[in-house]
Amino acid sequence: MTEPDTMQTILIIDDAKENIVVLSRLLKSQANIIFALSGEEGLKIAGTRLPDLILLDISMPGLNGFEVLEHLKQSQTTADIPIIFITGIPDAETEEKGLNLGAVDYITKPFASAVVKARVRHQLKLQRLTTALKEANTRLTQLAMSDPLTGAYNRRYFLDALKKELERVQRYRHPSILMVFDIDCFKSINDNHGHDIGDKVIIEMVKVSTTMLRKNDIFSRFGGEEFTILLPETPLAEAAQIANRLCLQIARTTIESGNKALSFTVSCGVTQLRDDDKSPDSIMKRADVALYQAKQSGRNQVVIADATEPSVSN
Ligand SMILES: Nc1nc2c(ncn2[C@@H]2O[C@H](COP(=O)(O)OP(=O)(O)OP(=O)(O)O)[C@@H](O)[C@H]2O)c(=O)[nH]1
Repeated sequence: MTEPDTMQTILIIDDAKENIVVLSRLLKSQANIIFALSGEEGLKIAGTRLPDLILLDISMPGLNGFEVLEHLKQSQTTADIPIIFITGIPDAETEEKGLNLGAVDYITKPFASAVVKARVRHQLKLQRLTTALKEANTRLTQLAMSDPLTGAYNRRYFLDALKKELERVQRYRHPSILMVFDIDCFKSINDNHGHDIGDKVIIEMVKVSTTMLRKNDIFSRFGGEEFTILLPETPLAEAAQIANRLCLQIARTTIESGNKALSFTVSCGVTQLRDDDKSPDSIMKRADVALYQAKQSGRNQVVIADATEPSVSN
């Protein structure tokens, strides 16, 4: 969140130094002032410094103010920076053109200092609110897709990713994998060590797993002590190795409970996404059946869906 007392930055683009000097003096108590003496230089500075507001002259050699504005609006990084034209051109047609191109205001010279200050203050305030709203929106999006305890993706995000990957598999016919992990006898960890230690086990499980995965793999906390991993473009044999390595690594992990080291294990069901899978549901069901078999066969192991035997026992 932007601190309310953080100074914002205004970029003045004007080929006349004296205009820059006058505006800088006028506005220096409201914001940090940076400037450019041509449209070309202004575009470069706007792209790197991302000012909160641009005061833009219209008549300049090289790129004129309208052209500068159009370039700024075309670039994703600068498109949302508010622009006020400050110009000696007083006619309504030019003002209308500037506003239609996307300027937020149009001030003609000679101007009354107090009016410029008020209009700039107004735009800076709006910009601060817009930035705060964007940040809140980003945060909300993150919250909507992640699990609050671990920060891992949540069930909703994962099912969406699985659905998209299934579409890709059916289109491009590459092998992709779903793994479902479940912490073994987690209820007794909670019962014997307390809920806080149970939470620590979950957090550690996520940490160990995510450090072992590749950038494109998607890890989620699917439910309480159940986790899912999507491995795009991965052959089944390789996925079996990854699942076994993960089980082994988790079994070697300990967390502190009182002054004792507590270890824990996971069971895992693995399945490949198929051409004839109608929805993520059928893939999840297959992986769940494999996971159930892993639990039934003694836990701390990986079962590949449709294979008759557990792949490797740790
Ligand atoms: N500490 C903690 N416990 C949770 C959380 N979410 C779910 N649980 C607990 O996880 C336990 C899951 O227990 P069960 O479904 O019986 O499974 P289990 O004991 O792991 O047994 P198996 O899966 O058969 O090995 C329940 O006691 C839940 O209360 C959580 O966020 N934190």
